[in-house]
Amino acid sequence: SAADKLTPGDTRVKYETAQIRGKTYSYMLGEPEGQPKDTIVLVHGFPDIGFGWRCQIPYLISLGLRVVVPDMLGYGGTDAPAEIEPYSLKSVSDDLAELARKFVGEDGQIILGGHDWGGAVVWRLPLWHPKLIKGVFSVCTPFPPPRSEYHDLKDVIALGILTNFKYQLQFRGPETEANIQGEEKLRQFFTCMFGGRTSDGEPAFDVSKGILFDKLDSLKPSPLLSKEELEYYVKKYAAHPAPELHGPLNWYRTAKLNFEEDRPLAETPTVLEMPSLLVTAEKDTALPPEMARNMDKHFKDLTKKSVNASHWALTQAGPQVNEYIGEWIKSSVW
Ligand SMILES: O=C(NCCCc1ccccc1)N[C@H]1CC[C@H](OCc2c(F)cccc2F)CC1
Repeated sequence: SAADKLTPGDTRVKYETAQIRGKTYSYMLGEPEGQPKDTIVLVHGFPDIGFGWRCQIPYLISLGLRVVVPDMLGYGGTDAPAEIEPYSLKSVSDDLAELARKFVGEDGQIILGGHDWGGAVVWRLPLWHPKLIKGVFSVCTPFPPPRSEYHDLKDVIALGILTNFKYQLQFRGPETEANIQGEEKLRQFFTCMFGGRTSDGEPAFDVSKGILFDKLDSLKPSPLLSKEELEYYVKKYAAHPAPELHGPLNWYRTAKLNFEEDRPLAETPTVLEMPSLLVTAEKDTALPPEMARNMDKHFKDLTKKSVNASHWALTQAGPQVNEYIGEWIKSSVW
């Protein structure tokens, strides 16, 4: 049933690794009964791991899909190179294309889904590998059109634009990975990012400020994570040497690289031909639904839905997200 979710170390999926373009990727593999109808690849964001799709995986297997859910570069059981280049959207897209082809072959296709930074990846991957993608969906993240001019985020925010991205100025800098090291700080960090509040109801993360480090040690547990789930996230991140967040935060240091790699795409109007789905989260303060207002002109077949949830819509509105994905697969992809 849709209310069913994977538990840490769940035996309903296999835990595999693969060498992909010189990096070790770790991924969960869920196989349906009988011959898979299709293969779906799910791409998580920050600060997450493949386990972030725990509410979707059993449901998608029940649709007859083979489900492949990697820990993305820098996360969990996957390598975390120190340099920034391997984290560009194109490089990560090329990694995922190679991983996908292990299951569907050189001429096969996958359904591709992403959340958060994973949503940024899934909107770029089909532009680099159009034949591979049978259908693509994103939860929370709108399509960011390739730009022909580069504007540093600091300058954009100074103009009062995209102030909901101000936390990214902190994330791309040195202080976050310097302040969040070791299991106890990681535990406070996840509690903070997953909506934990202090005893007087104050959050320790605000998109227009970033993390308020001095509030981290007075947070009450987040209602979005059970103790077991929190410990699973902590253990997965603590498996990397300190600073454990260096790899994950490198995703925020790729803006110039992504712009350079986007250049050829920006020369002509970008239109995705394959069936596409966007599910926005009405209470997502980093990625509010109105950010998707100009998306339609980049799509031939776009379905837009929204859920009444925060950024963590995959778990907070799991059954509703599953219903939208399932409906879209049955009506637009199949
Ligand atoms: O930072 C993110 N998530 C962490 C914060 C999660 C959170 C939110 C609210 C409350 C609690 C926690 N997500 C990124 C995902 C990529 C987005 O970039 C969009 C984009 C492209 F995709 C491509 C080119 C330019 C471009 F701007 C920017 C937000």
